[in-house]
Amino acid sequence: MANIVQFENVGLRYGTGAETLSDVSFTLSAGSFYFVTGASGAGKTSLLKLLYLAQRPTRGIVRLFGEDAGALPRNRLPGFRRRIGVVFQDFRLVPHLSAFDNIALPLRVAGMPESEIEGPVREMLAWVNLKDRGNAKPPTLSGGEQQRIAIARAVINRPEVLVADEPTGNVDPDMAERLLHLFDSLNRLGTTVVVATHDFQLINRIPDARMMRIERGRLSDPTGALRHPPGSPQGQAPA
Ligand SMILES: Nc1ncnc2c1ncn2[C@@H]1O[C@H](COP(=O)(O)OP(=O)(O)OP(=O)(O)O)[C@@H](O)[C@H]1O
Repeated sequence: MANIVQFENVGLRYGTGAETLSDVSFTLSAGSFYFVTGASGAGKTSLLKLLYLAQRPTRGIVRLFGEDAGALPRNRLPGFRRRIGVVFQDFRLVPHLSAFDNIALPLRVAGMPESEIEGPVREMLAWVNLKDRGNAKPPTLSGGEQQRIAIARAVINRPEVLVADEPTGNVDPDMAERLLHLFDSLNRLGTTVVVATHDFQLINRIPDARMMRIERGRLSDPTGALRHPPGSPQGQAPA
C-alpha cells in the first residue's frame, strides 16, 4: 500500500521553549486506520497539526501524498489541505450558519455551483443521521449533533485523509460508538483515518487499526513500527 504520510525525524518547538515533538518518524499507509494516543500534553494535537498543515516542523520532513510539504509553494497549499479533512477537538462550526450551510462550506469555498450543493449536503445530513436538523444553528444542537455536523463538513469533499482530534471527548459512550462507526465506514470506503483519543475501549473496537503512542513528545516506538491495539487479535505480535 502506498505511503500517504511520512514523517522523517520531525521536531516541533513552539517559541523558544523545549521541543514539543522530537525525532518523530513514521509512515501511514493509504487506506489504513490509525489511533494517536498519549497522556494529556504529550503532543497529540501538535502531531495532528503538522499532519493537516496547520503547523510547520522546526526540523525534519513531513511528506504528504509523496511530496515534501515544507517545499510546497504557497499557492499549492490550499489544494493540499483540501485532500485532508479535519474534525477539530472544539468542532469549530460557524455559529450563525445553519447545519446545512456549515456542511456546505467546503463546497462553496471550492467554488461548486449552488445548484450542485444541495444534493451532497442532504446526503451527508442523512449519513450522520441528522436529516431533519439542516436548518438548526450549532448553538441549538447537542454536543454529539455538533460533532456529527463537523464530521459531515470534514468529509463532504471526499478527502483522502481524515484527521479527528479527540472526536469522542464530549459525547456519551453510545454516541462515541456511533461516531466511531462513521469513521470506520469511511475507512472501508478507502479513506485513511487518523484519530487522536485517550479512549482505549474505542481503540479496541477497530481491530485492524494501528496505534501511534506519544510519550512526552516522542513516539514510544522510535522505529515508527505501528502496532495493532493490545486487545485486538493481531495485537500480540509486532506488525
Ligand atoms: N501554540 C502553542 N504554543 C505554545 N505551546 C503549545 C502550543 N500548543 C501546544 N503547546 C504545548 O505543547 C505541548 C503538547 O500539546 P498538545 O496540545 O499537542 O498535547 P495533547 O497531547 O494534544 O494534549 P491533550 O490531550 O490535553 O489535548 C503542551 O505542553 C502544550 O502546552
